Amino acid sequence: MPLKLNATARTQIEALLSLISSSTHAAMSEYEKTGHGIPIPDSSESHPLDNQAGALALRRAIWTLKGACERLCTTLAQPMHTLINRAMPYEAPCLKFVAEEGIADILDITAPDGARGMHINDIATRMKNKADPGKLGQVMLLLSTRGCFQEVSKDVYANNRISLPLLSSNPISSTISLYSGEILQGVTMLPEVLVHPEYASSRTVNRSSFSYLIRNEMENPSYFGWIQANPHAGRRFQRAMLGLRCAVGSSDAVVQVYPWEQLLSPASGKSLLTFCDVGSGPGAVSLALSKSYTNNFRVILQDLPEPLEHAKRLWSTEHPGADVRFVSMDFLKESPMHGQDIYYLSHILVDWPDSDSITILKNVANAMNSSSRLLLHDYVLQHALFDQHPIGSFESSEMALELLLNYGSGTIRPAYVNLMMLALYNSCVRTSEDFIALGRQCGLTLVKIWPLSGTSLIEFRLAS
Ligand SMILES: C[S@@+](CC[C@H](N)C(=O)[O-])C[C@H]1O[C@@H](n2cnc3c(N)ncnc32)[C@H](O)[C@@H]1O
Repeated sequence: MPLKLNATARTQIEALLSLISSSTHAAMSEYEKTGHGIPIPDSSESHPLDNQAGALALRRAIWTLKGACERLCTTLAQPMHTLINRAMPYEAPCLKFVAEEGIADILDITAPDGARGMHINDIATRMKNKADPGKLGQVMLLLSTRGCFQEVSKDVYANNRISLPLLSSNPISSTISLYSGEILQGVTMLPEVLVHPEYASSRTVNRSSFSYLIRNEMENPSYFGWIQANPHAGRRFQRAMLGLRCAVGSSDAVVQVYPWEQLLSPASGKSLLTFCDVGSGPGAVSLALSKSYTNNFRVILQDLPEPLEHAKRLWSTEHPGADVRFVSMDFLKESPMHGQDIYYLSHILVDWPDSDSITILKNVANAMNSSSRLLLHDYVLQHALFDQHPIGSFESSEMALELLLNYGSGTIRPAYVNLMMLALYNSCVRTSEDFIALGRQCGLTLVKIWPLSGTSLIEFRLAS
């Protein structure tokens, strides 16, 4: 290679190393700020920051760290090894197995002699559904090699900080089980469905990869139809959403970032905001807002009847005095309650192809008045480019030289979700330009994109 190009390569590698160093120090300092120090690799306890949904500064540092580490490794490793490892995503089925069989719960039981860890024979004996200890050991070996569970001595495993969210008491265990279960099965069908004569060019929900998977189980198959017909899967989906909102820190981020105080200031003349959560599920973000502004938020949760039953139970234990109503609706067929100050749609449009999204948005727009605000809470897709700055939520201009625009693997989740949405609903994660175009077709005009951490709030008003 000519000397000049080699020098450029070296400069880029040095730049990545320096990003790794600075982001590592930034992350360590976030841990130290808590007064509980930096977690050690095989800690058996959670760090207080582990369950803090906000932790925005830590998450930003980790995006950079992961993006830079991955870019450095793929640059210096032999490509064939990078690809072979990527073709073996076997961790997900192992996670599904341990989440559903309650292995973290079994390991949480303290041994009578106080010893740390449990032999795979003992774990197998305590399982509700009996498994072969040797096979269980193969699963545990892969997971512990990737840092989830610790192999404390040969075939003896203990929980560690990474495995603790798998405890059944944590709703994230439902998210893990959902993602590594039927969703993964749907994604696995993609290679077949993407070239299937009846499915390849369709963008309707009942011609998705998941619909193909269940095509012999129901007429007009769709993922939402399937979870309605399978109450166990439906309940797990709602709990998984709770876990997900907690993991992505949506609630804290929405409470902290959007200017609620300003909307409720004396200058605004308003002391009460009416807030309609459309397709609310459990309404995790509404719950956080209602708790933060108990006397200033009048909430309406709107969803299909079954999820609202789940939401009622959650709200009655979490916030018994809340000013909240539960009103069932089908957002494909009807408008939500009219004349509310805020319409909030969290992770709704991402589930639907454009034609259905337009129906949903038009139904919401019909309910809005001239002062209503529509907040779409979704991922905003960034392309893996170096040189284009999309409108709104680009937070990394200083890194554009060293990392891809979307932080590469640092923020891989929107790209994963993009695939997941394709597999489940034939839909996609949208770019800011896509949102603007969608709004325009429904008489809505973009006001602002509020970047949260990982997701964004996309604010619209009725076009004048
Ligand atoms: C991905 S979940 C998002 C839930 C919640 N907004 C959140 O962010 O956690 C999608 C929600 O849309 C609801 N949904 C699906 N089809 C619907 C329909 N036709 N009318 C109303 N709600 C629907 C589901 O029941 C589910 O609660």
